[in-house]
Amino acid sequence: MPIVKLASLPTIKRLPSYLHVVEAAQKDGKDFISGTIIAEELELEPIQVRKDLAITGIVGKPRIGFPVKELINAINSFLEWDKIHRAIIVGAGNLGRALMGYAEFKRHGMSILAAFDPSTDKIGKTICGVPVHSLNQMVNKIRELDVHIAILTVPSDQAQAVAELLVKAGIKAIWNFTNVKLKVPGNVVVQKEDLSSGYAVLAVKMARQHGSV
Ligand SMILES: NC(=O)c1ccc[n+]([C@@H]2O[C@H](COP(=O)([O-])OP(=O)(O)OC[C@H]3O[C@@H](n4cnc5c(N)ncnc54)[C@H](O)[C@@H]3O)[C@@H](O)[C@H]2O)c1
Repeated sequence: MPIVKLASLPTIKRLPSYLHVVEAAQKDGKDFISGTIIAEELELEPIQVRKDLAITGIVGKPRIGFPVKELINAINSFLEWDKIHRAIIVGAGNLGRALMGYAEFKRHGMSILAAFDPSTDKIGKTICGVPVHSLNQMVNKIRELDVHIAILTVPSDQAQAVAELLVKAGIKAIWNFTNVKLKVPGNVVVQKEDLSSGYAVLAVKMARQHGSV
C-alpha cells in the first residue's frame, strides 16, 4: 500500500487553532464569526484562513462570516475528531503519563484504553484512569480492546522492537514520540512528533527579537 501524502498538511496543522478560536466565540454566545476575526486572533492572513476553512466544505457568507456551530462541526468532522479513536500508550514514563492526563485528547475523540510498561512499579496501577499492564499482555489486549492507534513513548533503543510487536498485533497507526525513524509496513501510518521543533522556533524568534541572550 502506498504511503499517504497529504497535500494539505499545513492546513490540517492549522485547523485545531481555528477550532479553539471558533469554540471560544461559541462560548461568548456568537452565532457567526468572520474569517478576518479568526485571522487577527491567530496572526494569519484572512485569505489564508478562508482558503484553509474551504477544505472542510463550509462556506462563509459575505459580511456575516461563518456559522459558528456548523464550522465547529465541519472542522471536527474533517479532522475525524467526531469519531472515537481507541488508543494505547506504550511506555508509561514522564511523557506517557503527561499524555494520559491531557484532557483535550478525550474531548477530541481519542480514548486511551490502556498503557503498557515493563516496570513492576507501574504494572497493575492506574494513571489518570488508564490501567497499566505488562508488555506480555500487550498483543492480546490490543486485539481484545480493538485498538487501532498506539502512542509510542518508550526509550529510543526500544522503539523499533516495540513497533514491530504493535504491527504484528494489528495496530494501524503509531504516534511516535521517540527520535527513531521507524521501519514499518506501508499500510501502517506513522506520525513522528518532536517538541524540539517548537523550541527551535521559539529560540530563533527570541534571538531575532531580542538578540542572543
Ligand atoms: N517527541 C518529543 O518531543 C519528546 C519529548 C519528550 C520525550 N520524548 C521521548 O519519549 C520517550 C519517553 O521519554 P520519557 O521522558 O517519558 O522517558 P521515561 O524514562 O520517563 O519513560 C520511558 C518509559 O518506558 C518504559 N519502557 C522501557 N522499555 C519499554 C518497552 N520495551 N516497552 C514499553 N515500555 C518501556 C520505561 O519503564 C518507562 O516507564 C523517549 O524516547 C524520549 O526521547 C520525546
